[in-house]
Amino acid sequence: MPEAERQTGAAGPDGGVVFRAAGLTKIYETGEVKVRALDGVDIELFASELAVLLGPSGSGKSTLLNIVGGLDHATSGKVWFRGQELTAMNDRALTRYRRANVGFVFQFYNLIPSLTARENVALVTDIADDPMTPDEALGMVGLSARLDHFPAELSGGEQQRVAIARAIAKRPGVLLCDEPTGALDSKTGVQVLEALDRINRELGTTVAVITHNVAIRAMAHRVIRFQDGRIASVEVNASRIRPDQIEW
Ligand SMILES: Nc1ncnc2c1ncn2[C@@H]1O[C@H](COP(=O)(O)OP(=O)(O)OP(=O)(O)O)[C@@H](O)[C@H]1O
Repeated sequence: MPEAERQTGAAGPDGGVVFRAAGLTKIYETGEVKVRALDGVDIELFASELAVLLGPSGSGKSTLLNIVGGLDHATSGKVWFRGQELTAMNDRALTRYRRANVGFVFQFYNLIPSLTARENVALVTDIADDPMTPDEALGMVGLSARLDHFPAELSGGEQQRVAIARAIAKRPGVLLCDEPTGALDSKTGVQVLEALDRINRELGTTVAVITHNVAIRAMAHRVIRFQDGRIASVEVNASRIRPDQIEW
């Protein structure tokens, strides 16, 4: 990003660097076949920004999110989280990093069917250092009236919002979302986007959202496009639209 944009905070309300990747490369080897999933990626993510990651299937978006989230190791190159080098950490240290700092949201909600919304969130709040209460976290995502519902009694969008409440209840610095609206229609998807937007604005959480839905780019501070394991472009949105103005 040009220095001038960083100084004006155009990337987000804060502008401090949360993640920095330099020459990040990931090669998957399956038998004889080598896939260069990331090919020398240099990118920064900033404090309090909402970044949307776009790009064709197989372009490396999930691989990047998994490495910055401490779920996977890079083949070469480096990644720092607030100055701590993640690529130098062993699995134990990465697990500690992840527990303390990262919330994940995936396309499928992975809720425990036999537990209510509140109990699903409590699984995390019971083991975190300074968590919100489950009721607070579910309130943030607009589910105060659904605390005692089981997943089967909730719509897809509501289940995804329970998953988001579970991810943010430990107050992570970053929330990494891989296709969070991929299984949802426009109306319920917008409610999920509203929850992510509110978390970004009110808690200052850095939010990265992978999507195939280009309409979502308009709510981001920045749009990062992937192509063939590289960053093809980074665009700063001069103005952003609210999630309820997005349709697909
Ligand atoms: N565990 C793995 N083993 C082998 N190859 C993998 C593995 N994970 C990803 N890949 C390959 O790495 C490349 C990048 O995959 P990645 O999932 O990061 O892409 P993506 O942009 O997130 O795609 P999509 O939008 O379809 O989720 C693809 O060619 C994929 O097949």
